[in-house]
Amino acid sequence: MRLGGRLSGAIEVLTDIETRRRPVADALKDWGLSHRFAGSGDRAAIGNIVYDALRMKLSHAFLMDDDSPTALGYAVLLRQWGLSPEALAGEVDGDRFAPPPLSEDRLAAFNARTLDAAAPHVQGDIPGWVQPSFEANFGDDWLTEAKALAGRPTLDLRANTLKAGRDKVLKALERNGAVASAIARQGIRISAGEGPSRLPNVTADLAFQKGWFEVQDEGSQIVADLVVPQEGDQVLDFCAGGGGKTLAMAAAMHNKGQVHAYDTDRKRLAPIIERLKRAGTRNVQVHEDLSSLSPLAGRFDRVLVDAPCTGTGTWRRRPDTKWRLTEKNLEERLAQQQEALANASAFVRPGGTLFYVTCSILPQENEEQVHGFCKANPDFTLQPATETWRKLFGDRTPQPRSRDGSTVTLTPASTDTDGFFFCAMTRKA
Ligand SMILES: C[S@@+](CC[C@H](N)C(=O)[O-])C[C@H]1O[C@@H](n2cnc3c(N)ncnc32)[C@H](O)[C@@H]1O
Repeated sequence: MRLGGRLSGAIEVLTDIETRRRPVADALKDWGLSHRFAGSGDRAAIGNIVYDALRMKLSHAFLMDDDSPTALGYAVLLRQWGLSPEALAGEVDGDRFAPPPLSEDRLAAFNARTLDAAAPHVQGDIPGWVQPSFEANFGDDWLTEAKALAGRPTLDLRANTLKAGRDKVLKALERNGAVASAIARQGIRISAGEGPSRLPNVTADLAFQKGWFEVQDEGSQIVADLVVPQEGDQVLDFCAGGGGKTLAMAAAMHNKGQVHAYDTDRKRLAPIIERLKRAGTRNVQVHEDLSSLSPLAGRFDRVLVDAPCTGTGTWRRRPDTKWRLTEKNLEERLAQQQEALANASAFVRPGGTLFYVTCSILPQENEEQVHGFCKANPDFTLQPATETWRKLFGDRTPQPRSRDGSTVTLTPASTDTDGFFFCAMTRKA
């Protein structure tokens, strides 16, 4: 397919997402099934146009004076893929699979408009109602942070030291341009690529099948590192989900001690079994029911609450969720976070530590939650997270954001990772 055909495909998918409110992955999959002639390169290019369009939906629509899927698709090629209007006209000219060329009106708007005239949240490509939270969290830097969340994410991996050291994995993935991550101790990074370029399917690699590495954003690896689990510890991963952080902590403990993985949602927890096997993990117990954990109340050295959240820190990867998020969703998450924190805290032994993590950057879900929790539970005290960071990663790595040193917030703009919040609260001995 030429670029015009790929653009048409992307416009069809964007229309499907908008009219039927479908998740991006489902809409792309369906398009692929009904266009079997499209090769993997075509699908990747179409996926890239769709995701790029959703990342910068508001600013694209403003500059084109049009929020239709066609305008968004063209804006991607002009603003994110670096094609000039002339080059783009040349690409679609004579291609019978291309969409209609950009109209005179759209082109005139694009040439005449600049983002300085747009509302600030449009410049930052975030929902307007979220802007006050960004301002509260990041002050004058909020727009820089918002814009960085509209970029393309890298592909991050974690070397599984139970099976292979980072150097060995780097060697195995050399042809993919894999390099060591800047912060996470076992992290490996493959660049996001530009335009139509395709990310390698690393899970098809033999090294993955052998359990040498996991796919995990560097931010997620870093917060698991910050728990600093020790060999012999009793650790509870209270919101274990598919086990991303369980696996990282179990490896950091060299298969010694115990990690107990629990989640209220059995479906989310299910893949953990296969992943644990592949990773060669022998120190993890999986719990589907809170009742099986009850006898261990007050016994854990470290309890991690990787809380359900709005996922605002992952907007680069899931840009459609940025536009679907509502204030009601936020309210629901806040209640779930309080419940998870309250339930999990009962498992921390005196002198042990409760860790609270989200992949959100909204202060309501982060600082406000832990300050509320510590106020209501005075036997828990916040520990200086920036100190732990420095001890673990040093001063020369990119530094996260922190208001007062007691908590840290990772962001694409500060640490070049997904957005994550982390803090540790120690229970009185
Ligand atoms: C951010 S996800 C966890 C991701 C996982 N830790 C990882 O690294 O792959 C949050 C999880 O919390 C679970 N959850 C929500 N409320 C909970 C509660 N009250 N107790 C335990 N788990 C809960 C959800 O089912 C969801 O899987």
